[in-house]
Amino acid sequence: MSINLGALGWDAGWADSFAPYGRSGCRFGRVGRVDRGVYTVLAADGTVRATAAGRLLADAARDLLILPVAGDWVALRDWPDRRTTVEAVLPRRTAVIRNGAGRDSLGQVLATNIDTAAVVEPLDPSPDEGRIERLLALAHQSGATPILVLTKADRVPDPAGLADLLGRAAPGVPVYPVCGSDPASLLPLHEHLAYGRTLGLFGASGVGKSTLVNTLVGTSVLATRALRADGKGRHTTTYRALVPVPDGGSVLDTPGIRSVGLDETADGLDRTFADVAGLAAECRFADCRHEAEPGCAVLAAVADGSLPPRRLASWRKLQAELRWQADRRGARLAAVDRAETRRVRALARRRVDGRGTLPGT
Ligand SMILES: Nc1nc2c(ncn2[C@@H]2O[C@H](COP(=O)(O)OP(=O)(O)OP(=O)(O)O)[C@@H](O)[C@H]2O)c(=O)[nH]1
Ligand SMILES: [Zn+2]
Repeated sequence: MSINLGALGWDAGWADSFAPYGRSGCRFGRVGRVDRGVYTVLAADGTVRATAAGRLLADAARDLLILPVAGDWVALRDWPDRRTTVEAVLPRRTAVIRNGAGRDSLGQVLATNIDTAAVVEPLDPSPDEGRIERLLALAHQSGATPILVLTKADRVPDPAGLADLLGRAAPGVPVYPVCGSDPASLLPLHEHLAYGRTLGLFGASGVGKSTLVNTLVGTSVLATRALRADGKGRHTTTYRALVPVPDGGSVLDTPGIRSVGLDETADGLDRTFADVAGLAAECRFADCRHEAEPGCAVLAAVADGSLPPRRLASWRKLQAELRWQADRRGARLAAVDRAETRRVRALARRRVDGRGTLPGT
């Protein structure tokens, strides 16, 4: 079955970056899902299962973030023994990257090449503003356009009022209160699903992402399961899936996010807290910590009620987290570097036959 890759976003720009691989006999496709190192790739003549080429794996030893994820455009090579390998990942236009929380401080790429990053949070049970802020920071950092989708609007008496209130945690971000199972309520989302465009969904487990995908696509492509009796969502989605939407672009579902690390090198936090950042620019001292300094515009706004104290508190908390993460990452990278350098050198010595050599290298 042939697949319309234009609908999935293939354009002249991608064709340009693919050209050298095309000359060396590769074809192209977009990664739809990843299962333990097996990539399901949507290509012009149908889906194909592929594994990473040796060269790509060797490079990944240095930086795991370069391995293919759902949303990536890749160069594929078909071998005489009917295997297909992913030779290269075309340079990403956008990427949603979660920093490792907990033990591993290495990041994880959740999705790439999406045009719109939808943060999904339910209106019932009561939405978690802190979680919305964290996810929005990732969305802002990704390079895609962030939006906020509030599901389960059918379960609360005044969804529009609640959406307005939550919009305060999302300055400048369009907010869509929806009922995931009702196609009419999802019509406003279709502007993000035009031909060639990709809408990515990010949210905790059970917030209703799969239900959104099923309704947007019109058939049941992803398993949704009944909620547990305690009201918590079950962790049902174990893979990322890129799904074409009839007469439009595509939607990319991601697994339920349990914890969200932030990328300390990007400015997503500043954009998520545009209200706080804007005020901070007006503080008397450029290095104001907004704690007790005279002429602090942030504290003044809290005092006169124009900035909710909760906003300042979450901003402080995330700032502190970023500083801690940056320290820990510095120490960890130094250690990883030494080990990986040894490993990659050993690999390179064994791979002098040049199999998997890329065009132009
Ligand atoms: N009333 C109502 N229920 C919804 C809505 N959206 C989802 N649900 C229900 O919420 C539960 C979880 O929905 P899913 O779509 O499976 O959630 P998910 O975000 O995909 O969860 P994971 O697969 O764990 O990542 C299911 O029982 C859905 O039927 C909605 O808008 N209104
Ligand atoms: Zn200040």
